[in-house]
Amino acid sequence: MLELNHICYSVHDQDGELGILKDISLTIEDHRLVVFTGPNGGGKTTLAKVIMGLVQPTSGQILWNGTDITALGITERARLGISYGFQQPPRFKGLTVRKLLTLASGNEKLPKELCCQFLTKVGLCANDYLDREVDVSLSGGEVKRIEIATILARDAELMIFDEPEAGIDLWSFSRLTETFEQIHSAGTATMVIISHQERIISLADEVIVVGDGSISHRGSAQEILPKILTSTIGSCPVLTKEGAR
Ligand SMILES: Nc1ncnc2c1ncn2[C@@H]1O[C@H](COP(=O)(O)OP(=O)(O)OP(=O)(O)O)[C@@H](O)[C@H]1O
Repeated sequence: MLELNHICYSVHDQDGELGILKDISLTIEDHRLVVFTGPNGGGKTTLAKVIMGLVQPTSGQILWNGTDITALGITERARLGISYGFQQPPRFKGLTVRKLLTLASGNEKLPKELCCQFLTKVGLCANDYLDREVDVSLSGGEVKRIEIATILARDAELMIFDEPEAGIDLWSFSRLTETFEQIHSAGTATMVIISHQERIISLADEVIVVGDGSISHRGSAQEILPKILTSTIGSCPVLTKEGAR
Protein backbone atom coordinates (compact mmCIF):
# COMPACT_ATOMS: atom_id res chain seq x y z
CA MET A 1 0.00 0.00 0.00
CA LEU A 2 1.22 3.49 -0.85
CA GLU A 3 0.42 6.37 1.46
CA LEU A 4 1.23 10.02 0.85
CA ASN A 5 0.73 12.23 3.87
CA HIS A 6 0.58 16.01 3.47
CA ILE A 7 3.07 16.15 0.61
CA CYS A 8 4.24 19.66 -0.29
CA TYR A 9 6.85 20.60 -2.83
CA SER A 10 7.96 24.12 -3.59
CA VAL A 11 10.80 25.75 -5.46
CA HIS A 12 12.30 29.21 -5.32
CA ASP A 13 12.19 31.40 -8.39
CA GLN A 14 12.81 35.11 -8.92
CA ASP A 15 9.40 35.95 -7.41
CA GLY A 16 10.00 33.96 -4.25
CA GLU A 17 8.60 30.58 -3.25
CA LEU A 18 6.49 28.73 -5.80
CA GLY A 19 4.21 25.98 -4.45
CA ILE A 20 4.02 23.08 -6.91
CA LEU A 21 2.45 20.40 -4.71
CA LYS A 22 0.20 21.70 -1.96
CA ASP A 23 -0.60 19.35 0.88
CA ILE A 24 -1.43 16.21 -1.07
CA SER A 25 -2.59 13.20 0.93
CA LEU A 26 -3.75 9.96 -0.63
CA THR A 27 -3.71 6.22 -0.15
CA ILE A 28 -3.45 3.66 -2.94
CA GLU A 29 -4.33 0.11 -1.98
CA ASP A 30 -2.44 -2.85 -3.43
CA HIS A 31 -3.21 -3.98 -6.97
CA ARG A 32 -5.33 -0.98 -7.81
CA LEU A 33 -5.09 0.83 -11.10
CA VAL A 34 -5.14 4.55 -10.38
CA VAL A 35 -5.02 7.26 -13.02
CA PHE A 36 -3.71 10.75 -12.31
CA THR A 37 -5.18 13.21 -14.76
CA GLY A 38 -5.72 16.96 -14.91
CA PRO A 39 -4.57 20.08 -16.69
CA ASN A 40 -1.07 20.57 -18.05
CA GLY A 41 1.20 21.90 -15.35
CA GLY A 42 -1.14 20.71 -12.59
CA GLY A 43 1.54 18.72 -10.78
CA LYS A 44 1.03 15.09 -11.90
CA THR A 45 4.58 14.37 -13.05
CA THR A 46 6.03 16.09 -9.99
CA LEU A 47 3.81 13.93 -7.80
CA ALA A 48 4.97 10.79 -9.62
CA LYS A 49 8.59 11.87 -9.22
CA VAL A 50 8.02 12.40 -5.51
CA ILE A 51 6.72 8.82 -5.27
CA MET A 52 9.72 7.50 -7.22
CA GLY A 53 12.25 9.54 -5.23
CA LEU A 54 13.37 11.71 -8.14
CA VAL A 55 12.08 14.78 -6.32
CA GLN A 56 12.40 15.26 -2.57
CA PRO A 57 9.23 16.78 -1.07
CA THR A 58 9.61 19.98 0.93
CA SER A 59 7.47 18.43 3.63
CA GLY A 60 5.24 15.42 4.16
CA GLN A 61 5.77 11.68 4.37
CA ILE A 62 5.62 8.73 1.99
CA LEU A 63 4.93 5.22 3.25
CA TRP A 64 5.34 2.12 1.10
CA ASN A 65 3.98 -1.07 2.62
CA GLY A 66 4.11 0.64 5.99
CA THR A 67 7.78 1.72 5.69
CA ASP A 68 8.70 5.40 5.64
CA ILE A 69 10.56 5.83 2.34
CA THR A 70 10.54 9.64 2.30
CA ALA A 71 14.32 9.92 2.67
CA LEU A 72 15.16 7.07 0.29
CA GLY A 73 16.55 7.71 -3.18
CA ILE A 74 15.43 6.23 -6.48
CA THR A 75 17.72 3.18 -6.34
CA GLU A 76 16.56 2.15 -2.90
CA ARG A 77 12.93 2.63 -3.90
CA ALA A 78 13.52 0.59 -7.05
CA ARG A 79 14.87 -2.20 -4.83
CA LEU A 80 11.66 -1.98 -2.83
CA GLY A 81 9.68 -2.63 -5.99
CA ILE A 82 8.79 0.85 -7.26
CA SER A 83 9.33 1.58 -10.93
CA TYR A 84 8.76 4.73 -13.01
CA GLY A 85 8.51 5.28 -16.76
CA PHE A 86 9.48 8.81 -17.78
CA GLN A 87 7.19 11.05 -19.80
CA GLN A 88 10.19 11.50 -22.13
CA PRO A 89 12.37 8.43 -21.69
CA PRO A 90 16.15 8.70 -21.89
CA ARG A 91 18.15 6.92 -24.60
CA PHE A 92 21.08 4.64 -23.88
CA LYS A 93 23.69 4.77 -26.63
CA GLY A 94 25.68 1.54 -26.75
CA LEU A 95 22.97 -0.54 -25.04
CA THR A 96 20.81 -2.84 -27.09
CA VAL A 97 17.13 -3.37 -26.39
CA ARG A 98 17.91 -6.92 -25.33
CA LYS A 99 20.59 -5.76 -22.87
CA LEU A 100 18.28 -3.11 -21.43
CA LEU A 101 15.52 -5.67 -20.86
CA THR A 102 18.05 -8.06 -19.32
CA LEU A 103 19.30 -5.38 -16.92
CA ALA A 104 15.75 -4.37 -16.02
CA SER A 105 14.74 -7.95 -15.28
CA GLY A 106 17.75 -8.55 -13.02
CA ASN A 107 18.16 -11.92 -14.74
CA GLU A 108 21.46 -12.09 -16.61
CA LYS A 109 20.18 -15.07 -18.52
CA LEU A 110 16.83 -13.61 -19.53
CA PRO A 111 15.67 -15.90 -22.34
CA LYS A 112 15.02 -14.43 -25.75
CA GLU A 113 11.41 -15.66 -25.61
CA LEU A 114 10.75 -13.55 -22.52
CA CYS A 115 12.32 -10.48 -24.15
CA CYS A 116 10.00 -11.10 -27.09
CA GLN A 117 6.99 -11.33 -24.80
CA PHE A 118 7.77 -7.98 -23.14
CA LEU A 119 8.17 -6.30 -26.53
CA THR A 120 5.00 -7.87 -27.90
CA LYS A 121 3.08 -6.47 -24.93
CA VAL A 122 3.94 -2.96 -26.10
CA GLY A 123 3.25 -3.72 -29.73
CA LEU A 124 6.85 -4.15 -30.93
CA CYS A 125 8.08 -7.02 -33.08
CA ALA A 126 11.03 -8.48 -31.21
CA ASN A 127 12.93 -9.57 -34.33
CA ASP A 128 13.12 -5.97 -35.49
CA TYR A 129 14.25 -4.50 -32.18
CA LEU A 130 16.15 -6.89 -29.92
CA ASP A 131 19.57 -6.07 -31.36
CA ARG A 132 19.01 -2.39 -31.94
CA GLU A 133 20.67 0.21 -29.76
CA VAL A 134 18.44 2.44 -27.65
CA ASP A 135 19.89 5.54 -29.25
CA VAL A 136 18.74 8.44 -31.39
CA SER A 137 18.03 6.11 -34.32
CA LEU A 138 14.82 5.04 -32.57
CA SER A 139 11.71 7.20 -32.88
CA GLY A 140 10.11 8.80 -29.82
CA GLY A 141 7.23 6.30 -29.86
CA GLU A 142 9.65 3.36 -30.14
CA VAL A 143 11.74 4.54 -27.20
CA LYS A 144 8.59 5.10 -25.19
CA ARG A 145 7.38 1.56 -25.83
CA ILE A 146 10.80 0.07 -25.10
CA GLU A 147 10.86 1.87 -21.78
CA ILE A 148 7.42 0.53 -20.92
CA ALA A 149 8.68 -2.96 -21.82
CA THR A 150 11.57 -2.51 -19.35
CA ILE A 151 9.09 -1.66 -16.60
CA LEU A 152 7.20 -4.86 -17.43
CA ALA A 153 10.51 -6.77 -17.36
CA ARG A 154 11.31 -5.32 -13.94
CA ASP A 155 8.09 -6.88 -12.66
CA ALA A 156 7.76 -4.13 -10.06
CA GLU A 157 5.17 -4.15 -7.32
CA LEU A 158 4.31 -0.51 -8.05
CA MET A 159 4.49 0.59 -11.67
CA ILE A 160 4.20 4.28 -12.48
CA PHE A 161 3.69 5.21 -16.13
CA ASP A 162 3.89 8.86 -17.16
CA GLU A 163 1.65 9.44 -20.20
CA PRO A 164 2.29 6.03 -21.76
CA GLU A 165 0.09 7.02 -24.69
CA ALA A 166 2.38 9.87 -25.75
CA GLY A 167 3.65 9.42 -29.29
CA ILE A 168 2.25 5.91 -29.61
CA ASP A 169 0.28 4.89 -32.68
CA LEU A 170 -3.29 3.60 -32.41
CA TRP A 171 -2.39 -0.06 -33.00
CA SER A 172 0.30 -0.12 -30.36
CA PHE A 173 -1.88 1.90 -28.02
CA SER A 174 -4.57 -0.72 -28.21
CA ARG A 175 -2.01 -3.46 -27.42
CA LEU A 176 -0.74 -1.39 -24.51
CA THR A 177 -4.17 -0.89 -22.97
CA GLU A 178 -4.72 -4.65 -23.21
CA THR A 179 -1.45 -5.13 -21.34
CA PHE A 180 -2.57 -2.75 -18.58
CA GLU A 181 -5.86 -4.65 -18.36
CA GLN A 182 -4.04 -7.98 -18.12
CA ILE A 183 -1.72 -6.79 -15.34
CA HIS A 184 -4.70 -5.35 -13.53
CA SER A 185 -6.79 -8.47 -13.75
CA ALA A 186 -3.83 -10.68 -12.79
CA GLY A 187 -3.62 -8.64 -9.56
CA THR A 188 0.17 -8.75 -9.51
CA ALA A 189 1.01 -5.05 -9.37
CA THR A 190 -0.29 -1.67 -8.37
CA MET A 191 -0.36 0.75 -11.29
CA VAL A 192 -0.34 4.52 -11.27
CA ILE A 193 -0.83 5.87 -14.77
CA ILE A 194 -0.61 9.56 -15.60
CA SER A 195 -2.86 10.03 -18.58
CA HIS A 196 -5.09 12.40 -20.51
CA GLN A 197 -6.50 9.51 -22.53
CA GLU A 198 -10.15 8.56 -22.13
CA ARG A 199 -9.48 4.88 -22.86
CA ILE A 200 -6.86 4.67 -20.11
CA ILE A 201 -8.95 6.70 -17.67
CA SER A 202 -11.81 4.26 -18.23
CA LEU A 203 -9.60 1.36 -17.03
CA ALA A 204 -9.03 2.95 -13.64
CA ASP A 205 -10.39 1.79 -10.31
CA GLU A 206 -9.92 5.35 -9.23
CA VAL A 207 -9.25 8.60 -11.05
CA ILE A 208 -7.41 11.35 -9.20
CA VAL A 209 -7.60 14.80 -10.74
CA VAL A 210 -4.56 16.90 -9.92
CA GLY A 211 -4.83 20.62 -10.65
CA ASP A 212 -2.85 23.56 -9.37
CA GLY A 213 -0.81 21.31 -7.13
CA SER A 214 -3.77 19.80 -5.27
CA ILE A 215 -6.23 16.96 -5.66
CA SER A 216 -9.35 18.63 -6.99
CA HIS A 217 -11.42 15.48 -7.52
CA ARG A 218 -11.18 11.78 -7.03
CA GLY A 219 -13.64 9.03 -7.80
CA SER A 220 -14.41 6.18 -10.14
CA ALA A 221 -13.89 6.58 -13.88
CA GLN A 222 -17.69 6.54 -14.23
CA GLU A 223 -17.98 9.52 -11.91
CA ILE A 224 -15.08 11.58 -13.18
CA LEU A 225 -15.08 10.95 -16.95
CA PRO A 226 -18.45 12.60 -17.66
CA LYS A 227 -17.29 15.69 -15.78
CA ILE A 228 -14.15 15.86 -17.87
CA LEU A 229 -15.98 15.22 -21.14
CA THR A 230 -18.93 17.56 -20.62
CA SER A 231 -17.48 20.50 -18.77
CA THR A 232 -16.89 23.56 -20.90
CA ILE A 233 -16.00 26.07 -18.26
CA GLY A 234 -12.65 27.69 -18.82
CA SER A 235 -9.70 26.09 -20.50
CA CYS A 236 -9.61 23.14 -18.20
CA PRO A 237 -12.82 22.99 -16.68
CA VAL A 238 -13.66 20.25 -14.47
CA LEU A 239 -10.52 20.33 -13.19
CA THR A 240 -11.00 23.31 -10.95
CA LYS A 241 -12.81 22.90 -7.65
CA GLU A 242 -15.57 25.25 -8.82
CA GLY A 243 -16.18 23.06 -11.86
CA ALA A 244 -17.29 20.24 -9.63
CA ARG A 245 -19.98 22.07 -7.78
N1 LIG B 1 11.99 22.58 -10.63
C1 LIG B 1 10.99 23.36 -11.01
N2 LIG B 1 11.13 24.70 -11.05
C2 LIG B 1 10.10 25.50 -11.41
N3 LIG B 1 8.88 25.06 -11.77
C3 LIG B 1 8.70 23.74 -11.75
C4 LIG B 1 9.72 22.80 -11.38
N4 LIG B 1 9.23 21.55 -11.45
C5 LIG B 1 7.95 21.69 -11.85
N5 LIG B 1 7.63 22.98 -12.05
C6 LIG B 1 6.34 23.53 -12.46
O1 LIG B 1 5.37 22.86 -11.68
C7 LIG B 1 4.17 22.69 -12.42
C8 LIG B 1 3.78 21.22 -12.41
O2 LIG B 1 4.61 20.50 -13.32
P1 LIG B 1 4.31 18.98 -13.69
O3 LIG B 1 5.31 18.58 -14.71
O4 LIG B 1 4.25 18.21 -12.44
O5 LIG B 1 2.86 19.10 -14.32
P2 LIG B 1 1.97 17.98 -15.06
O6 LIG B 1 0.64 18.00 -14.38
O7 LIG B 1 2.69 16.70 -15.10
O8 LIG B 1 1.85 18.60 -16.51
P3 LIG B 1 1.67 17.92 -17.98
O9 LIG B 1 0.26 17.41 -18.04
O10 LIG B 1 1.88 19.06 -18.89
O11 LIG B 1 2.72 16.86 -18.13
C9 LIG B 1 4.46 23.24 -13.82
O12 LIG B 1 3.94 24.56 -13.88
C10 LIG B 1 5.96 23.23 -13.90
O13 LIG B 1 6.42 24.24 -14.76
